Amino acid sequence: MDYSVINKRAAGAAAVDYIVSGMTVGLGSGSTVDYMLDKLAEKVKEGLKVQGVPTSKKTEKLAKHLGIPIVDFATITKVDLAIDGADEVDPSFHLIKGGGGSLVREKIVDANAQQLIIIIDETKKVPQLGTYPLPIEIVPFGWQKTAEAIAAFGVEPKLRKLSEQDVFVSDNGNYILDCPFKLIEDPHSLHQQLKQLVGVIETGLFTSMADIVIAGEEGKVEKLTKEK
Ligand SMILES: O=C[C@H](O)[C@H](O)[C@H](O)COP(=O)(O)O
Repeated sequence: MDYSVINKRAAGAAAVDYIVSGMTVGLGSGSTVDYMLDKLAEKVKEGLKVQGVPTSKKTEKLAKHLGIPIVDFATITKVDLAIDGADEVDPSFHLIKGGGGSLVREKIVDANAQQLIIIIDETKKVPQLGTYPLPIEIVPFGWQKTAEAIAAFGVEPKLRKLSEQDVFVSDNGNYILDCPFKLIEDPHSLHQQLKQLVGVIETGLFTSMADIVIAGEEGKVEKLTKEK
């Protein structure tokens, strides 16, 4: 088994230790979260009482399959804790997310959680965001014009596709542009500027949201807490 799998699994399992009975838990998306769900399902079978708020159709399907109780986000008053993955994490805990295309629902659930734990393997830790192409969810209508507006930021947006013919469509029925900025000096300001553009729904920049980062490294975990 390769180390990234071992590290993702270790980080996922460590995050489950933060869940106590009675919690409503935001369930992020991606492969690292899938390992967390495996561990959470074990705990549920042992008697842990939780309800999960999934951030993607894929996570919802897997959680149900594993026997983790799911609740409709519209019916709850608070999310105690959200556990989610990331594509890049900088030293200030700013994130790039959306590699799997689930950024909008993730941001809605994560932003409404009282605490956000990010689980990663150590390769996701970077000194500065931007090596990973920033996913931006956009309205399909006139997507070329939205891509042109984003290109004015000095980046070449690429429409995410499943194949030569098939465009990737998010759970919300939208398109995603992957934008290789290379180096993002000020993630919060870039996010604000991109959000001003007509056609942009949400960016994969999650700034000042994560409280704890759990990074799997050589099968062990490093737990980092944000300095307040
Ligand atoms: O849209 C996908 C999410 O933002 C994921 O949390 C992110 O891409 C990390 O995924 P993984 O754990 O598979 O690397």
